[in-house]
Amino acid sequence: MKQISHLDDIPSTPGKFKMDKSPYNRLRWHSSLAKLTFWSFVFLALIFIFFFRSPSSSTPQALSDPSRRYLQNYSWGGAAWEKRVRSSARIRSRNGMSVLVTGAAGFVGTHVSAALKRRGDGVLGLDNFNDYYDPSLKRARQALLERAGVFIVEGDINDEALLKKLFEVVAFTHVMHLAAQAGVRYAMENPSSYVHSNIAGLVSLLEVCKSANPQPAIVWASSSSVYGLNTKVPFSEKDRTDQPASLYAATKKAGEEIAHTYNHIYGLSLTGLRFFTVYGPWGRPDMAYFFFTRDILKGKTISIFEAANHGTVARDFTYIDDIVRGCLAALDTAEKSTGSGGKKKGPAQLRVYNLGNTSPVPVSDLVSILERLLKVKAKRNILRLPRNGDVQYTHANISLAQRELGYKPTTDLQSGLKKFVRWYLRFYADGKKSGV
Ligand SMILES: O=C(O)[C@H]1O[C@H](OP(=O)(O)OP(=O)(O)OC[C@H]2O[C@@H](n3ccc(=O)[nH]c3=O)[C@H](O)[C@@H]2O)[C@H](O)[C@@H](O)[C@@H]1O
Repeated sequence: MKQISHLDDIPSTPGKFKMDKSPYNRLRWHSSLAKLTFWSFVFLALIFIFFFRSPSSSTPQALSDPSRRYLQNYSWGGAAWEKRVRSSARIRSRNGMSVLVTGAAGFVGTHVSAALKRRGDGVLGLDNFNDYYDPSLKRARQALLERAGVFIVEGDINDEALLKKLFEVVAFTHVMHLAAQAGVRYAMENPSSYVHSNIAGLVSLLEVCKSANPQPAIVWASSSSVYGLNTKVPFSEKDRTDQPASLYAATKKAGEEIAHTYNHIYGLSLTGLRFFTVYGPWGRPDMAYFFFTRDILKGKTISIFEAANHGTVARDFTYIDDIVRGCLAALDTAEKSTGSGGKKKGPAQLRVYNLGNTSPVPVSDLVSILERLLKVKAKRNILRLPRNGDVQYTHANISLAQRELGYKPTTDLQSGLKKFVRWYLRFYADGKKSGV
């Protein structure tokens, strides 16, 4: 049956419309016109509401969504800002590169940015300074980079307009993509933040990179956690990575697949680095070695995980300087992307490497080393490894990185923690900073 509606009176061909003269029909026509006007207003109002509540605005609703809480309106742009961007990214050595480092106020990001700048590469940082852990530590890292001549733009990798602007101002040769939602256990508390940064953010970055002309080569942080529940050790790049134990691991694995797609379709040169529990000065307070140090000094009990039947939980702890050398080697050996303006011109490089230390240490031994360095006995509470994303054991096979990147870790856990503890005691010495 045909539905009667006020729209039935509107001709499809306006010129052919004949006005019906009867007063009854005129009334119907007027009321239809009024309804049409009314619904047009409703429609326009909906469009208005939609645009003013879009993710790029910092409305209370957008900010109350945990996955969106960092999509604030960062202020960027303007002549002075562009000048700072250009100057920070300027290459100062022969054959140097200009690198956009995302997550530059993060642990690895700060170290990599400083190392690149030291050797004369142009470096521009990008960071959203979120509050996953104490933002004042990120600000302190920012101040450190500022002194080295590295400017960190405040913004989110999901902000494509900002990313496009950065590529308009600087023709980056490389992107070192380290911005991510890290941490294995936090994924159960705030799952959407992992999707926001590690998946949506990665796609947003790759979208801009694929359209850039020239396209940059991209090196990015994957994770040892992609090996998930594998029991065959050491972990090799050839091993399966289809049984992640945490959402964090799943988003990093998804990132590797997304990298494959962008390499395949657009000719982007992509290198994923699977980091193994990176530690050191300026580290992340959410990691065990860091908060164990803080809690041991405060006399607080620490929880040390063990597997079933008193099984050892161990990590292939890798010192930050070794990781930085691996990152720089990955950038140095990255071939150019082959596409331009969003079109692939030929096959491009696609790589994945383990960057580990190749000598796993039980977590209880890590605590013993900290006790010796801090000269304080830890209050240990042995707990069964919770099922919240942690795996029992990690151990990297690094022969591929050794062969192709010349990667060779040189710092054992004892020497690395010594440097960390020295930094920690100095950094938190004034008692004002909490180390949280
Ligand atoms: O290798 C990696 O890719 C990952 O390394 C770390 O993850 P994880 O190795 O779990 O590092 P921590 O959270 O510092 O834990 C280290 C060890 O301490 C154990 N642990 C942790 C917390 C705790 O209270 N007690 C405890 O015994 C964990 O089970 C683990 O064996 C990082 O946090 C991840 O962001 C990174 O991606």
